[in-house]
Amino acid sequence: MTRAPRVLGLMSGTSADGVDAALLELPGWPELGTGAAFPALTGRAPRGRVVAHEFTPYTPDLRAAVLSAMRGEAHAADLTQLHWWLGEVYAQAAAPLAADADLVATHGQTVQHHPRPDRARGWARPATLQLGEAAVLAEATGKPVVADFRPADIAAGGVGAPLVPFADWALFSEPGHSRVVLNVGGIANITLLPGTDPSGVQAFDTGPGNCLLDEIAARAGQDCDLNGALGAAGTVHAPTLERWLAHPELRTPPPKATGREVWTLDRLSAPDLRLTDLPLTDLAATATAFTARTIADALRFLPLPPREVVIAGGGARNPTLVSHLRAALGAVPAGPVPLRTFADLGWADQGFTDATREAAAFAFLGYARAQGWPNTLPHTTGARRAVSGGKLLLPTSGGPA
Ligand SMILES: Nc1ncnc2c1ncn2[C@@H]1O[C@H](COP(=O)(O)OP(=O)(O)OP(=O)(O)O)[C@@H](O)[C@H]1O
Ligand SMILES: CC(=O)N[C@H]1[C@@H]2OC[C@@H](O2)[C@@H](O)[C@@H]1O[C@H](C)C(=O)O
Repeated sequence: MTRAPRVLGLMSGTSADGVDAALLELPGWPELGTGAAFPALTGRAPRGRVVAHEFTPYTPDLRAAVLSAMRGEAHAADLTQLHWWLGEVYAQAAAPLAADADLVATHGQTVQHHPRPDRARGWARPATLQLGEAAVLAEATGKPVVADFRPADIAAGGVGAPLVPFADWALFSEPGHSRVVLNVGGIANITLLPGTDPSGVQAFDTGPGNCLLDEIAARAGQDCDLNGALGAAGTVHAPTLERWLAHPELRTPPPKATGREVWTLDRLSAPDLRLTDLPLTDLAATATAFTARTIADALRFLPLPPREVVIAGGGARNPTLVSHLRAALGAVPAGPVPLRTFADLGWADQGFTDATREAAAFAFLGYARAQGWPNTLPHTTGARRAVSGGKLLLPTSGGPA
């Protein structure tokens, strides 16, 4: 009997907190390199299992360098250093799990993402940059590596994000089940899976995830609002909440992708209200309520209300945010929508948790790339066509020594 394909996925998201490594096993999926076509999706979700997971946190100096690059402060030499530094960190993160993998897929670290030209800033063309030199990972693991997934979709006219929905569809869709899978990372994004028909999948970024809360927590000397303590201790400042909810980006229909540079206290400030005048806990409570509302309000862009929302991402570990979200989903005009976890659905038993879902998704996207299959849903990104995103590095074999 042949062994099921095994792919190691590495994800380092916009929170810039570290690297999740997830080893995804794909029983029933075609072996790599056989030239098989994409199979019909049958059976129950999830169609795969995560057999191992490791989280490698960024050191404070690496996190500071990434955040500085995101703010656009890094020069070419700094970016070059950071690119290779991240390559080393990915190689370290992959080391404990790579031996068991047929392939390694790495998202890289997004430091800039401008999927549409912005002439006011002098940017005449779309551009995106994910750092982390894949050759370092290929050399360290000796495995084929897929990296840099977003440019192919952007080159085909798409916004290059979110990409995880293709994997959500392949791994988690079920006939007759209409569900939304929600990711609350630095940014929040949703995938509507109305069943197994890919043309019905809708997906887009809803706005901030944890990024505003992280910024507020940093003022208290913390990396994040750990377990929602700051938000739970404060009172929502209603005028600020209403003002933030009027942000034009929230009214823009999908396809849309956003970035943490949009959701900063600085950009949300108004001349007549200095946010620094609010107690930090009230600011955290307001940002928590705002984040929850932007997610619940985004459901109005979907063609049908989902039967449930399944939460993943680091925000699932913030109970204050989760309770605001439950309340906001309970007040959706089309009818209350229950919030569930991967554990509620039994998917955690197969290794899918709020920490592994994105790394496992990139493992699947890398697997699809290596098979030569399209791995995007162009109607969700606005691209002209489906592409097979990701750059494939093959191990050296044969030829002159
Ligand atoms: N116990 C916790 N309490 C509060 N917040 C938490 C907790 N654990 C994680 N978080 C938040 O989750 C964030 C990390 O989430 P995650 O790893 O899903 O984000 P990401 O993948 O970097 O982002 P994105 O999906 O936007 O690319 C942390 O930066 C923090 O803000
Ligand atoms: C450009 C970029 O890195 N975007 C991320 C970010 O983090 C969440 C949201 O914004 C999403 O659009 C995307 O990541 C996920 C993994 C995706 O592509 O599905």
